[in-house]
This record gives sequence, structure tokens and C-alpha cells, in this order.
Amino acid sequence: MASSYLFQSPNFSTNPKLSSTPTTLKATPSFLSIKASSPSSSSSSSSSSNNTTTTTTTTSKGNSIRDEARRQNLTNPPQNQNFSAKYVPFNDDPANTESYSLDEIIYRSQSGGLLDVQHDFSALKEFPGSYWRALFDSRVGKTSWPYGSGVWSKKEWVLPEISSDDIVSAFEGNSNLFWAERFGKQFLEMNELWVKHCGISHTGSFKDLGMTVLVSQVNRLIKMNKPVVGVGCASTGDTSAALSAYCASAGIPSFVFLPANKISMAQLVQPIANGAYVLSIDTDFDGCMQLIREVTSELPIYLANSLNSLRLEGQKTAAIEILQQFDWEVPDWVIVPGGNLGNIYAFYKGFYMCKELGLVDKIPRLVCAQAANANPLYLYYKSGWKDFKAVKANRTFASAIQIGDPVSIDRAVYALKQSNGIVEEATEEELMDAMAQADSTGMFICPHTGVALSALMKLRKSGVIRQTDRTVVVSTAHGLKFTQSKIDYHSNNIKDMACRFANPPVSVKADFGSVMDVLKKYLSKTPKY
Ligand SMILES: Cc1ncc(COP(=O)(O)O)c(C=O)c1O
Ligand SMILES: N[C@@H](CCOP(=O)(O)O)C(=O)O
Repeated sequence: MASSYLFQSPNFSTNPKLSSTPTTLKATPSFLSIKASSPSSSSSSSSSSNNTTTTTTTTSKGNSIRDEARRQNLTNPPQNQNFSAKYVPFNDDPANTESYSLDEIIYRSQSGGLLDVQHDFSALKEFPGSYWRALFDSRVGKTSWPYGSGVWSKKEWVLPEISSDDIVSAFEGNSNLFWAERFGKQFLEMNELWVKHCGISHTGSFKDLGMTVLVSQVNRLIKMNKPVVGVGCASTGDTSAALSAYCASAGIPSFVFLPANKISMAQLVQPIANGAYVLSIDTDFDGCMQLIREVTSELPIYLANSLNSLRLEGQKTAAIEILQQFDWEVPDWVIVPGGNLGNIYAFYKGFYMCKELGLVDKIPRLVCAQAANANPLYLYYKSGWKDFKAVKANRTFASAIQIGDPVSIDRAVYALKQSNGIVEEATEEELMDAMAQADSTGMFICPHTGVALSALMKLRKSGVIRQTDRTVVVSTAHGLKFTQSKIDYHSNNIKDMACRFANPPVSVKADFGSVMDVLKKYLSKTPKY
């Protein structure tokens, strides 16, 4: 290893106040050797792979699913050996031959532009679309390693060359495509409204999909003795939660830069609990992003934000999953809340690959929905794509998308242009009302999904999205991460907001008469079902 550093572990006081626990800790250069691992445990079987030893848990039958995968030679099925992928400059002149192995540590092209993971389509095209559909369908709901994961069930299209032994997975993906029957009918007069619940996931957001890929590749790099001592990110909460969980699972150190007091308590506690080295920095997300870019260019800490195109390889599988869940029928619209703007491109890429490789014959139109308080893409779109300006992102209840200078702006513009897409925005009142309305129909969504639903309501009202259009709203995080925003709303405790759908609890004395009085009053006003 070229150079390595030992970072002091977070040293929290015994009775810490959560808001003050992440502290600025000193990094002390020293030597640290990280042992790459498979998520592993103590017992019986062990094997050698490259230069490290992997120990795996045994099942009652004596074999772990990892062992079983090796035994069945699923680790590198012979038909996969022709598939490959490499980094190329994003959306560059096809005549440019610049490319890099995925085993290189590189985030930008020679010209400073974004990179993209390019798959060898000619090898993938040797198999017809029907082959891929059948293969992917055959893996859903299974426990075979690693294909039981919604991401790794598409391994050949994600990281075709990684050994299954190196994969770090929580069997993420395969998330619910929820038929939002009541919301669709009641508020939009639509029968075909679906919510892709990417937030019902291991760490409660869609970030798990990308992070399993990135951390798996890091695990491989460490096994190859590449100079990596840990993985780092700037975060509005969800990226750091996913990063710390996957790193903890693999025994790899993680470093997270959080904007102080700008993320929810539930999100803050996730990396703390998973043992990440957490820096709470007195700036906003864009400031943290700038810092992590500088730090990762100086220290052998691998960058985990979506600037790193590996992440998008995992995230794109949510798009493939949507098609799969509709039996390979293509919806008319897919609406995605946007912040750093990697995900909108990931969705485009997933749909594009399915079309290009013959699984479907078209792609849906994409909508990217932004909070009006952090809307650089929306403003760019409204200028006719003439004038991009980063903005200072203002506070929004959709705190995970409080981003003013998105790193993937070029990817987002490309995805929207290629899909005849649209950008919409939602004010604070609109997004909070939409979240409350959705919750009142049995969902429990995050404010970002409120942004996407609010965009849908506007597009329905203007007639752009029609009553019969099959529409998928991507729900990006679990509502339980954002309970404070719901508490504020339902307590009517938000300045300058009517909170029209607030449903505050009723305080009542602990006697039968008082309880009966309030119930009778309520029932006399409530419509009968
Ligand atoms: C919950 C949630 N929704 C939406 C987004 C936006 O995704 P992207 O940054 O890829 O645009 C993020 C992160 O940015 C997020 O954490
Ligand atoms: N919402 C994100 C912001 C960073 O986005 P990334 O996809 O570039 O990591 C977060 O949760 O941190």
C-alpha cells in the first residue's frame, strides 16, 4: 500500500447529546492495513481469494450462501466471461478513445468532466432481450448469493467482472411498486398511479442501491492492495447512512461530512450507530461536497458521492425493476425528486439499457422534481437550457435535496433531453401538503416524495399528464426518517403555512363522559364510509 492513515475512532461522551456528538477529530497519519472482507463471521469454513482470507458463516446445513454460490460455480458463470465495463468520459465524442479500468481510482476525465460506466453492448447483445428478461425474472425473490439482491440480480449489467466473493450486499432492491389507488383516485382522478418505494430499504433510502456497488468495488480494490484506507462522502443524510452501513458490514472505515444542523436526527444517528467517523461541519451540503473532493484528492479515501459513476450502476437497477414489475410494459411517466442529480440519470440509464438491449421498445418520459428553495435545475430548464447557475440552496423540509450546485447537472440535462423530460418544482407548502395528503391515504412518505407528488399534481392540473397515463412516482426515502417535519405540520407549527391537512391529536380528560363527548362531536361531522 502506497500510504495509509490511522484515524482516531470517534470518541463520544458517555451521555452525548446527539446534535453535538459528531466532532471535528484530528487525523493522525500512521499505518493502517485494512483487511478486505466478505460480510463474514466466525465459524467454520474459510477460503482464500486473491491475497486475503474470507471466512463465512455456516448455515445449519454447513454451507453459507456464499459457499453455495462458489460450489455451484455461480461466482463466475462461464457465459458471463465476455461481459465487461470501463469508465469513459461522459457523453463525449465517440471518437475519443480515453477510457479507464474500473479498478482505477478515478472520478473525472482528462478534461475534468464527468465519467460514465460503459458496458460492452456488443457482448450483451449476443443474448436477446427475452434471455435477459427471463434471467432477471428467474432471480427475483431468491436467496442465492448474490442474485437475491435486486441490484445483483442484474450483475451482468452492473459490475460484470467483480467476483461474487467480493460483493457486499444486504439483498437491497426488489422494493415495493405500490399501487397508490386511493391517492390516485381521490386527488388526481387517476387509476394508474404507482409509487416505487425505494425508501423501504436496508438504510431507508434508494442510496443502498448504489452503495452496494461502490462498497463492493472498494472491497475488491482493497483486496488488490490499491491505496484505499476508507471511503468518504458529503451527505444530506441518506448517502452517509448507506455508506456507513455497507462499510460497517465489510469492515471498511467510513468518513462522512455532514452539514451541521441541516439533516434529520434519524439520518444523523445512522452513521454514528454504524461507527463512521462523522464530521459535522458548519456549512451547507455544497460546502461539504467541496471539502470531500479536496480531501479525497489528498488522502487515500475513496469518494462515495454520485460524482463517482459506480454508484449510478446500482441506482439504475430501480428503473429495470419497475419495468420488470410491470411485466416489461413501459409506464408513460416516471417522476424522480432531484438534488445532486445522479438519480435522474441513473433512471434514464436503466431504461435506456432495457430499450437498447431489446427488453422493451421505448422509454418513459422523465420528470425531475425540485424543491423551489433549491431549484437550480428547474431554473436552468425554464431558461431553455441556456443559462445554468448554481444557487444558494435555502432551507427546505425536503432537506436531503437542499443542494444548490449539483455535481451531476450534465447527466441530468442529458437524461431529460433524451427522454423528452420535464422539470417541475414545489414550494414548501405544496410539498408538505402533498406529503400529508399521501399519508392520509395510508402511505408514510418523506418530504422529497412530497416534492414529486406535488409535481405530479401540477402536471395533472395542466393536462400534461393525462388521467389514463400510467405514472410512477419514485419515493426516495422512508418517512420515518423525517418525522419532525410531520410533527411540525400536524401541530400547525410552521410559520406562514396553513397546514391544511393537519390532523393534530385531541387532548381529552381521562373520563368516559369526556371521551364520549369528543367522539360524538367528531362522528357527527365525519362523512360516513
Ligand atoms: C431522499 C432523497 N431524495 C432525493 C434525493 C435526490 O437524489 P439525487 O441527488 O441523485 O438527485 C436525495 C439525495 O440527493 C435523497 O436523499
Ligand atoms: N441526498 C444525498 C446528497 C448527496 O448525493 P449523492 O448521490 O451525490 O451522494 C445524500 O443523502 O447525501
